[in-house]
Amino acid sequence: MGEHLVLEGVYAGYGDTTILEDVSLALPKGSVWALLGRNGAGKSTLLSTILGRTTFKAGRIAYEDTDVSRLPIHLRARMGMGLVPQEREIFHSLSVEDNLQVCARPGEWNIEAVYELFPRLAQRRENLGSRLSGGEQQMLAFGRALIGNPRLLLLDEPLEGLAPAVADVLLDAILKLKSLGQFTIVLVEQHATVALEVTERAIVLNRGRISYLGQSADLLDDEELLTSLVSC
Ligand SMILES: Nc1ncnc2c1ncn2[C@@H]1O[C@H](COP(=O)(O)OP(=O)(O)OP(=O)(O)O)[C@@H](O)[C@H]1O
Repeated sequence: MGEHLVLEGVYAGYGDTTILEDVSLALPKGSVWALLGRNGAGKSTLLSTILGRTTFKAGRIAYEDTDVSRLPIHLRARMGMGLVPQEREIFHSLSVEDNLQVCARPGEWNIEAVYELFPRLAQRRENLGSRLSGGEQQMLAFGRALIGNPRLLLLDEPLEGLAPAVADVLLDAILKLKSLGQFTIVLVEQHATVALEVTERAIVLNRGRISYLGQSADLLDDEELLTSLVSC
């Protein structure tokens, strides 16, 4: 299995501020990762850095064997990087269907495939983004990422603030996508045990540096270690 995404000694942040320090990772194709850490540890910054949304300072990011360290955001998206953003970033004045259409890129993930994964969105296809519940907005954010036909899927706290029943719908979707094996997935999640249960491997960040890199199951089995890494 080849490496899909490789970070070597990456330093990145915002303007003059450096947040990520010496981050090195190798994500094989089709691997599914939990990205954990306390508030402010740098999880969103790491996703943003992979996507080209931060100030890149040093190191190297290789995606599908191409050095993308200094490539603009839109070109990385075109190369198959997709994000489900924490802020959802849907268009409130567009319908569900139009929200999806504007993100579509050729590939097997078309409108019908998204509706099959989230039947709720099919029922709401004519509704404006502003008229959706929080859970429906999250499904739409997910659908917008998928319809771009990414090969790398970055999920930034997709379960945040959702009622348990809705969070389960999203979790089921993540498990379905995992079982397809066609995506490399990185899941940022505040609830460490949930994230570890649905992933194979885990990265923990502490103040912008990697403090754990290994199997999700190993971390799940070691409560003391997990607590020391992610509890406040
Ligand atoms: N746009 C920004 N400009 C400047 N600093 C930022 C920006 N976004 C985040 N930061 C800072 O970067 C650090 C890491 O934040 P980040 O959002 O990556 O952490 P996180 O692990 O995702 O936290 P959370 O779980 O709270 O979302 C924090 O100190 C934060 O204040």
